Amino acid sequence: MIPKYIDSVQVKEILTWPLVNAAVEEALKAIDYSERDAANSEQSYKQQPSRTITTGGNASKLLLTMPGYVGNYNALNAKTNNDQLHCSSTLACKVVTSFTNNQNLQPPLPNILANVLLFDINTGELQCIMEGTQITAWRTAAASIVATKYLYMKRFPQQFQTPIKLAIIGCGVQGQSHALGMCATFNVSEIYLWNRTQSKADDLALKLQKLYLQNSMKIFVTKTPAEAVREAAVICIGTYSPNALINYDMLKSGDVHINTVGAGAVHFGEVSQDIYDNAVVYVDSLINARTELKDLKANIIGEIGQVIREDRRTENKCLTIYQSLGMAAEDATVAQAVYNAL
Ligand SMILES: NC(=O)C1=CN([C@@H]2O[C@H](COP(=O)(O)OP(=O)(O)OC[C@H]3O[C@@H](n4cnc5c(N)ncnc54)[C@H](O)[C@@H]3O)[C@@H](O)[C@H]2O)C=CC1
Ligand SMILES: O=C([O-])C1=[NH+]CCC1
Repeated sequence: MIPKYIDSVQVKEILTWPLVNAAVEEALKAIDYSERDAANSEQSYKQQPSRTITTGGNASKLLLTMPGYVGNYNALNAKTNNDQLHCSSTLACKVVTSFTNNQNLQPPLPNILANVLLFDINTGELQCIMEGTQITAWRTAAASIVATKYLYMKRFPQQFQTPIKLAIIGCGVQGQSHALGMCATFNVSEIYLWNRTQSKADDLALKLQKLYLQNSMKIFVTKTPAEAVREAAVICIGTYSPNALINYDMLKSGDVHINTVGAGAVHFGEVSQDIYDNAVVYVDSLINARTELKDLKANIIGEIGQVIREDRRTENKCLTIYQSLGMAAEDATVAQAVYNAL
């Protein structure tokens, strides 16, 4: 079989926030293969060994391989355009590079470039190679959306309708997808944007203004990260900064939730130690956390998937962090959803 190549234009046409959020929630929710209960073979499960990270000459050039299988999960059928679910399984491997000088090229290239290989789960044949840069941007934001839903929104009687003040720290690829995904999914009343080079935050503000013209959402571009997070209940941070951009004194008191997705090789550099000291921390994958977060001094409670499965509620007046590393199962369920929709 000659595998199909699915390019970024085709991928982009399929991606919607409901589709990606649902696929990512299934990936997060699936239990680890090693904990699978033989008596309950219906439950969804995943296997995603620790990803490999190869340095391409120096630490600014990384190649990651991310294999993953998700079995017996509920997949949305994008073709029927309704909420019809069907049981699905998927086997994939994302191959992704992080070359941090790409943004300085003329013309610039994204720093993160990815392809997803999707396999036939019956024969092991390679079904397709799918451009995965968009998938990476969307699925990472979707994981933060799911984490915000379970760790923050569930604290309030209005749940997902609760109006939120949102801060975006870093308006690159991740900052943009987080802003767009959060605004498409939640009732965002105010959004505060900060970027090291202000023009990127201005561009994102314009994009949001056009999309939410009819909406009462207020959009602010701030001069400092401190101004951006001062009133924010939900903070999304995705940069390459090895030094903390926000600290505990900058945050409002009471209920605050932070999604931290970035910092490149230093996975947890962008948030200060005093925030971790005061926070309850959840991760996407404990397997990856054991290696990639081994130097993080934080109270890691567990995986977000456990919170979803057990419908656990986070305490009120509490500071939570979703520490995202990115995991193969998310890429697999999103790529499978795209493939099924074509
Ligand atoms: N957790 C996950 O699943 C994923 C994490 N990432 C990580 O997210 C981060 C952002 O990635 P992209 O948005 O694709 O990159 P990008 O290059 O598009 O955006 C990065 C932003 O960070 C800002 N920045 C860079 N260095 C900074 C510094 N020292 N101080 C302040 N701001 C700084 C830049 O101004 C830029 O706007 C990276 O650390 C990347 O490794 C990326 C993909 C998936
Ligand atoms: O999960 C992912 O795809 C990545 N995490 C960091 C760089 C790319």
